[in-house]
Amino acid sequence: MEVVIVSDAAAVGEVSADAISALVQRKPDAVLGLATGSSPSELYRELARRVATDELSLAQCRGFLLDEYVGLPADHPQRYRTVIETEVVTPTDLRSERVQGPDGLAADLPGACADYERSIQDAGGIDLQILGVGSDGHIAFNEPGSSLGARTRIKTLTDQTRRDNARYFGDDIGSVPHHCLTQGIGTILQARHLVLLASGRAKAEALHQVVEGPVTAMWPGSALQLHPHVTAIVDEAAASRLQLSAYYRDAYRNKPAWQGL
Ligand SMILES: N[C@@H]1[C@@H](O)[C@H](O)[C@@H](COP(=O)(O)O)O[C@@H]1O
Repeated sequence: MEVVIVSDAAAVGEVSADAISALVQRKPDAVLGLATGSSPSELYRELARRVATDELSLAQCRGFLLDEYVGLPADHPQRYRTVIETEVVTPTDLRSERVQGPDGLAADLPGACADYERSIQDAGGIDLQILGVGSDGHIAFNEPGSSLGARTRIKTLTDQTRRDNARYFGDDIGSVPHHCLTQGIGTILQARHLVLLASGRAKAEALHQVVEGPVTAMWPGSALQLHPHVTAIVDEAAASRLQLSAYYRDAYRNKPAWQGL
């Protein structure tokens, strides 16, 4: 796994936007895996800036969400489909009809999960998957103890994740749904390039475990170590517990220009 340590969250946004810009230049109809949460906010802001200045166009791209809450009404501002609409579709030229997420309002939720897996395959798979990491090491909504081989399915959220996410629900944990649909780790590992974003000290322990700990379902993000092309783009605070940070810095500084992210 390549670890790129940058000064702050804004720099995380810039470097990850560079990875997307390079991909879209090579492949204008790239399939992007879109994450929600605070980790990709600066990235989405930077993508919007580049689209506004004609440095980038996402018009031919497709987007697939990582996960979705079960049961939030279609017009709920925290429904992940709505969040991506607000943070990515509206401020860029990515087209709404080219973005898909698992349907958390389906009458047949297991059927919706299977349909979603098929849609990703029909699109040719995900070229670049953006990921954040939860403070307990979850990726998407694959909570500790999740199967490392699972596909999109229904999961129960932990109290820790519901507490972490209550900030988006007026600090009322009672309003945070108990269930979600999430791409499984098996689904995520099929994307061609995984870009993990982390900023802030609250992510330092999770990042250390995910990048440098043993591969274990107790830190589900550690399964990324099994993927051949992962780039973790993290700020100084998130990197503060990494044991090999001197090596990561040196490797990035001396990286041949032709290598790209
Ligand atoms: N389902 C999302 C994840 O996709 C996200 O990566 C993670 C971290 O969130 P944040 O980036 O806000 O810290 O938790 C949420 O629960």
